Amino acid sequence: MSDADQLKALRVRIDSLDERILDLISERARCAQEVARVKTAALAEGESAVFYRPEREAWVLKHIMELNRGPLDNEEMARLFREIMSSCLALEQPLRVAYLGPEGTFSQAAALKHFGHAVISTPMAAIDEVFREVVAGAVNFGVVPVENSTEGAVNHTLDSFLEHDIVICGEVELRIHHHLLVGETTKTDRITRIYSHAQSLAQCRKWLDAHYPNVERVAVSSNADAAKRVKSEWNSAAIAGDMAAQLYGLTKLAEKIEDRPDNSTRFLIIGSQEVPPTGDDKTSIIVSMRNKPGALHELLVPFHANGIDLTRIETRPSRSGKWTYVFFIDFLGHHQDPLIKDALEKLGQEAVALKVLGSYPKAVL
Ligand SMILES: O=C(O)C(=O)C[C@]1(C(=O)O)C=C[C@@H](O)C=C1
Repeated sequence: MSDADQLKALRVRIDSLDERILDLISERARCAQEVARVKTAALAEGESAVFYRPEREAWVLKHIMELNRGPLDNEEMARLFREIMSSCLALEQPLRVAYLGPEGTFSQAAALKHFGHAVISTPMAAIDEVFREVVAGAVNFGVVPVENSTEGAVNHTLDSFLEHDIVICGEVELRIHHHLLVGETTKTDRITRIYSHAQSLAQCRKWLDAHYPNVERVAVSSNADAAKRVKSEWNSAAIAGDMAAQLYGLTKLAEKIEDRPDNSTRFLIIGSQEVPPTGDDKTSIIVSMRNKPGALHELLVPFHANGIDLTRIETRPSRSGKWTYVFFIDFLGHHQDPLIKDALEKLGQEAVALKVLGSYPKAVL
């Protein structure tokens, strides 16, 4: 058979496979519509249906990854199923998700990675506004950055948890690649100013010291804002990611300029709905202890005694008194697990205040 004939035959096979995939996706979407009908029918008076089920979504994605035999790798396959589920859920209920804007930020990329592209995503001007939109019920969920592997905690987010009654229902981790971006009119040999968010400038500090030691670094409210500015300035550049580069039509003068190649940011999904256990969960709590010697030790004892794996501990000044602190703690497991329940009860007896912010499935993708 000639190459042209082989190609033709393969394309006929692909066409027929696509038709089967189309039928199967449509059948799956009809199933999701049925699920919505069942969920709505089972409601008691005054109850509202819970369409988005993060614990079920985590299970579906893991199941697909376990079954996958290639040639597409697990992440790629899960990404495709992520989008199919996102579209199926949109048939049940179009989700509204607020993120730290403007458009093109890493927070938006995190929101789309977690929920897929079938959600209605709305940019907010500040982290606190994302919290307020969720609390007010104007959106179903919010996506906020909480820690970066190079720069540490995002304090605005931690402080917002002290002010709002909110539930953490998920996490998503995003590999952060920064690029040096310029506009069409930029004179690349005459750059006098580089805009970016303070965290991103910090994440590229060594690269900037080596390549642009004498150029002014200007911190702005977001990377997307930085990208927007350079469009109209011939002597400036921005540090931002792929989404912002695409959105504002900028060119990459240098790619992946972050000092650490494993630079990633963890985001939290905030909402109002408690998530049932999946068997592979994380829990986040806030605790404040009495200001006395050994307080930190007392805090850690119940976790150690019950063999609970702490994944993060951060300290922030409390809002209630000078030199008093609250601890943000993440650990593996769900707050309904008996050993965790027991540890939290013991901790509650020692603490001034203890609040479970939420238990949620560990990030799958
Ligand atoms: O299983 C459910 O509860 C569904 O609503 C179906 C489905 C899916 O498409 O698989 C859709 C949305 C939920 O977030 C989880 C799963």
